Amino acid sequence: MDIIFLGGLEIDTLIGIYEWERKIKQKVVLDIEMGFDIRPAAASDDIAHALDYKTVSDRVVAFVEDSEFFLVETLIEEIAKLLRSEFPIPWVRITLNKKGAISRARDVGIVIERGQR
Ligand SMILES: Nc1nc2c(c(=O)[nH]1)N=C([C@H](O)[C@@H](O)CO)CN2
Repeated sequence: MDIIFLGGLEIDTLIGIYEWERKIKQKVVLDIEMGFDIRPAAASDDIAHALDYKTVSDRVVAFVEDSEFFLVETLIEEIAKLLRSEFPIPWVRITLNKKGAISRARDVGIVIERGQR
């Protein structure tokens, strides 16, 4: 299976369990890998046969910007559900980095895989 990826997608959103976090927006950084057969697009040179990564990116950004989850677990699971229900991808791996959430750590977050590769 081929992979189409979006790396370092930065989005500001309301996320967190603490009272102060419910009053501000914080940055999350997403790395998204999506299984997709690129050969029909390569053979036709036609975007109609491709997984349009601009469309995917716009959809994820709009969803995350509007979301107000408490846990990163919920946010990442809902992104996976959205991607798998709205785009023809059999498998997705998502890394969600809530940079700065732990003051002594550079990175903190979750990696999930959903679907069959
Ligand atoms: N497993 C998780 N642990 C924690 C989360 C979370 O979403 N999942 N969130 C917080 C706080 O919101 C934190 O990000 C603030 O520093 C703590 N632990």
